[in-house]
Amino acid sequence: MALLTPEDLENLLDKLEYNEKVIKKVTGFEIKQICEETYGTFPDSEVVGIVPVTSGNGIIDNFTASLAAIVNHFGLKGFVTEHTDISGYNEAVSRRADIIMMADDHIFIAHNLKNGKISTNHECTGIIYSEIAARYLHADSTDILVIGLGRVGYAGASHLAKKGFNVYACDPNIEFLEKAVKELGVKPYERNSGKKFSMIMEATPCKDTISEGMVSDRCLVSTPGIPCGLPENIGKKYKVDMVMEPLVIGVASMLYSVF
Ligand SMILES: NC(=O)C1=CN([C@@H]2O[C@H](COP(=O)(O)OP(=O)(O)OC[C@H]3O[C@@H](n4cnc5c(N)ncnc54)[C@H](O)[C@@H]3O)[C@@H](O)[C@H]2O)C=CC1
Ligand SMILES: NCCC[C@@H](N)C(=O)NCCCC[C@H](N)C(=O)O
Repeated sequence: MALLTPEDLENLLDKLEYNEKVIKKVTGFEIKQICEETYGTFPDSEVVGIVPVTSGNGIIDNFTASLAAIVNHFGLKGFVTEHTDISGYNEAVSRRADIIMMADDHIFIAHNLKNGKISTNHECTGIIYSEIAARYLHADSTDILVIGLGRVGYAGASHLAKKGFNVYACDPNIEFLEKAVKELGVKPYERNSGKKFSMIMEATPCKDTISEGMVSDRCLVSTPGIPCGLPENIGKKYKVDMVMEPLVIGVASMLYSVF
């Protein structure tokens, strides 16, 4: 799995401020509103304990500090435990955390100890980025393209299918594509079909996955994918709006999913 790097985490809140402006412009909503409406929840002064985890590739510089900054940005009290791993978990509970956040190399969770709700970053990222795409003010139909049907993309495609969107998808992993067709009613997208989209959700770890033949004249690319799937020249040639940010929007979605 592609892990975040300390470089990804640089200028996080500046990137968020830029993306919040784009989201407001292309959907008419603030990110908090979208989260509240998506999950039917709102914050209630929860305390969030953030536990560094040393397993696998170990601590990522600034990862837990970034989470604390994100939690505080959304009006909650967050703290990073002094201890790591199990000792850190014990410390968070002892310091009366309502929500625990922690990540190893495979799973990044938020667990609300008060109501028992638990969420993963993959699923919540897929849900929020597909929800942003689905709210595009200049959409020319309910057709939406999902590029990548892995942990994030499949969750996004599932969310869109439940909302009644006409979901097309592509992924070189035939098993993932067949699963999405069978379980979600997704339509396989053929790159040479000539079909264009005004809403695209890209969730791959590859660059330049979006080709010229995919984008309508006005198009919103909503992508958590790292690196960016939209080639610069295509973004400039067409009126493409893009929401792309490495961590904060997905973490906001996690928090709202467990309130
Ligand atoms: N911005 C954020 O908050 C977050 C970003 N991510 C990033 O999102 C991306 C996806 O994450 P996961 O779903 O966990 O990865 P994954 O590895 O589970 O799934 C990626 C999928 O993309 C497919 N793929 C690769 N090249 C493709 C192409 N050219 N066209 C269509 N599909 C293609 C793969 O076959 C795979 O099914 C990664 O870059 C990850 O770092 C993940 C979580 C949060
Ligand atoms: N964009 C959000 C998804 C993050 C995920 N791709 C990742 O890098 N996970 C590894 C996090 C490891 C954290 C580390 N164990 C620590 O606690 O510092």
